[in-house]
Amino acid sequence: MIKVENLNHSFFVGKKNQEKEIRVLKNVSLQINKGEIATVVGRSGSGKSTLLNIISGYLSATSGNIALNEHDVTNYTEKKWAQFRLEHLGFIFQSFQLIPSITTFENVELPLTLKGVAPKKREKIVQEMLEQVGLQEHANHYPNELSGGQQQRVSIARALITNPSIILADEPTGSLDSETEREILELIRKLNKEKGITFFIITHDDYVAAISDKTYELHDGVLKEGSVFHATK
Ligand SMILES: Nc1ncnc2c1ncn2[C@@H]1O[C@H](COP(=O)(O)OP(=O)(O)OP(=O)(O)O)[C@@H](O)[C@H]1O
Repeated sequence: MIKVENLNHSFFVGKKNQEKEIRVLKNVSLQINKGEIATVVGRSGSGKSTLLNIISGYLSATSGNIALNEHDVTNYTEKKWAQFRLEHLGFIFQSFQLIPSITTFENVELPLTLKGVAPKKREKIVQEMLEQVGLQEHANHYPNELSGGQQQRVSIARALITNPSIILADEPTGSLDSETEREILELIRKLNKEKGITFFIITHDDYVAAISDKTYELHDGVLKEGSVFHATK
């Protein structure tokens, strides 16, 4: 569950004492229930990444409240956020963000190592996850030996490996051709149905919006809920 209430955010740019305020988010409220897929569309510069950064605790909002899975995270310290992310959140990025010097298996394993899971247990969990995303044949490949779609599968597997209840995704299909994009969207939908994971997805892409339960549009920092696209779910 993601609940945002009356969120405002401004950046201040320019010389000291002559800063100019840029209001990027204006009184944004939204509620995404457990197991829903929600997308946010909007032009470049409309505030999408800022919103995602605030919801994931990488940026502190100027004002407003945020609750994730019934936890009021509004005033969390860095340390509490780091712990919360490991327990509740998974991330998927347009540019995959894989570590190039380690294999598929090791990339997916990493969050479990950070969480302190024992090696034997890690191996079992990673094997199962690679099967779920159809990458068992590629466990020992390095990222540069994989196609874009395969790399995004690795990043999805890595996002899911700690069993998060919320996945935050920034343009997850932005670097993929249209056929691969559909495969990745099918995978997202499958995981959403099977595991009841809540997805919050920023996108420019109509197909992504079409698999969602809820669509929002950000326009100059103002968020509106609406059926910008027809859901075909
Ligand atoms: N660190 C920053 N300092 C100052 N201004 C910023 C900062 N980050 C973003 N902005 C400004 O805030 C506005 C919203 O940026 P944001 O990155 O959230 O937009 P976006 O909708 O994600 O765009 P895109 O689709 O191009 O990624 C833009 O005008 C941007 O220039």
